Amino acid sequence: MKNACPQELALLEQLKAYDTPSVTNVVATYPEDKENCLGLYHPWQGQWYTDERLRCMYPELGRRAGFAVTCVYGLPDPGFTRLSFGDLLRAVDAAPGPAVVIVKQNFPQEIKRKNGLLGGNMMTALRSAGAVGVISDGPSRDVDEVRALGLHYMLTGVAPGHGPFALQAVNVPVEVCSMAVSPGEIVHLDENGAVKFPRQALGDVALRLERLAKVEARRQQMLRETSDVEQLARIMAGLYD
Ligand SMILES: O=C([O-])CC(=O)C(=O)O
Ligand SMILES: [Mg+2]
Repeated sequence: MKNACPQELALLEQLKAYDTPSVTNVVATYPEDKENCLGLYHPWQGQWYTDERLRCMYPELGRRAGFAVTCVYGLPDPGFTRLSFGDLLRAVDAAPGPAVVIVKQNFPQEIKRKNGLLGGNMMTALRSAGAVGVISDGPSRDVDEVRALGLHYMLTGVAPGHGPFALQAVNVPVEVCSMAVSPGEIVHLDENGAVKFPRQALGDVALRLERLAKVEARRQQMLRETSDVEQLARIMAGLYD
């Protein structure tokens, strides 16, 4: 994968000025609005953002955006011992820019629920390799320890222990909490959840975010300035956009 150019890095920085729901708006939420929405996915069927199972452990961290590095963890298999955590670290290091690590937990459900998979050691190593956030469709642990690291920890919950597990795959397409991600896609995340879109769309997303933010700021200013419900209804219907 090609390293991010300075312009792409600047766009990723720019994206931090906007919340994740706004990013979903310009990516695909309103396909009929051709001016502000790119319509990249079918809004309900597209598997392009995370669902209510994903919880943000550190809402105070704000927004992050980066390139997806994916992996799959499961129960140890004596017939497949080739991969180790070092391979995930190498993949994070080889990412085109800041990495959002997507961790699929491929465990039987009863084990998955009590699998405190990631922890302070792993998260410290991932941060040093270049990660700005981790998203997993299962629990993890050491939330107190990881808090100080300043990277997003988005999980379905916490569990204090785990049994043996093994890395099954690195940089393969995965689905976590309804979001299907391929390595190298852009992932934007904050306390509302995460959304993905293709790297080539970075500029288009940034442009529309700026435009939509102006429209919404103006609309909310008008909504604050009147208590006339008919006027409120007209503003909400977009008559003054
Ligand atoms: O046992 C593990 O590998 C997970 C953990 O607690 C850590 O990374 O600190
Ligand atoms: Mg630990």
